[in-house]
Amino acid sequence: MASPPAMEEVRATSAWVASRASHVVVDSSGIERVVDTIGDSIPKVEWDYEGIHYFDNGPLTVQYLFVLDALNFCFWPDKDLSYDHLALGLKEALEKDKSAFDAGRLQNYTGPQLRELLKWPRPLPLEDERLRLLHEVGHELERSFNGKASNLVKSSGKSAGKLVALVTRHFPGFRDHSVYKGHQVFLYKRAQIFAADLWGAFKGQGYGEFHDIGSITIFADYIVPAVLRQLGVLQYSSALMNTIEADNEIVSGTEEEVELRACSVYAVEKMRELMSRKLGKQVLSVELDLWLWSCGVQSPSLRHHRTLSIYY
Ligand SMILES: Nc1nc2c(c(CN[C@H]3C=C[C@H](O)[C@@H]3O)cn2[C@@H]2O[C@H](COP(=O)(O)O)[C@@H](O)[C@H]2O)c(=O)[nH]1
Repeated sequence: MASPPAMEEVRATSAWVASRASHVVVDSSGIERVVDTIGDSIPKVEWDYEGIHYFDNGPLTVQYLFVLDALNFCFWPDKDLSYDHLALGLKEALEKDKSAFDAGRLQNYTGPQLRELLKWPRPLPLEDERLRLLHEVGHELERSFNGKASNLVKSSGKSAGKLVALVTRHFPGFRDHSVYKGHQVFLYKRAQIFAADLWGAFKGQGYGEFHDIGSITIFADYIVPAVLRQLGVLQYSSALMNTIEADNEIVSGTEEEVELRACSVYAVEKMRELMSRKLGKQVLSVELDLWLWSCGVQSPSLRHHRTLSIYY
């Protein structure tokens, strides 16, 4: 089945970058090795394997996941902060006050209030941007979806691709794209992870039912590229490797940064095709992502690239 346009954009533009990349190489023999080694047995990683997310099987869970994914980026500048703090902090805040994520409230949070909500003792990385995005979510939910992220999901007609398109059209903060060698490249990490989180949380039912969940790609963050490199699927130029090893920042929108992310998406799509051809097995990119990401976060010594970005 053809991918819906938003997802087709991600696949096509990632492939375009991979075919012209000079800092990152996708090693097809590395992909073959991984597929031969893991064969049929990709570890099935349970969504929320750490029990850190809010879940009540209803619309408030959708509101929670949308707020979570609006803020799901750039934890590394504070070495003690991680995604888990965000997920758990928002969960506890919502348990304490069920109206904490009402659209009107989202538009008015201040820095100190957000820190208090997350029980974080100092300014968050890119805190101003986090606030701006929170306000944007509240404002646009109120303007177009009667204040409810669940209405946004209902409007997508059980299509993950349509949901990604809707989210990126309505909420500029989710428009994860860059210009590479003069061409626009779309990766839509946080919009796609929102669809995947719904699918995982609701176990493919209700708000998590999508007939095209297979159209979603992986979520190009700073963990998955590092895992793919460790597996021998990606190779970096020595200059890029040195930058990463030295923990030097890679500026958002540079060729290096776009290649790291786009080549990761492309490599996993190739891995998926090979699994289908060699093993006759249809694996979802979401499943591959969860496996790769969980490998990465369980390996604290893994060095990843550092980019200040609101997208991941
Ligand atoms: N590709 C991919 N990237 C993901 C996630 C998730 C969270 N997914 C959870 C949701 C349900 C499941 O239970 C998953 O566990 C966060 N990230 C990204 O990682 C980085 C944070 O790293 P650190 O600083 O070490 O916490 C940051 O860029 C963040 O945006 C994922 O699933 N895939």
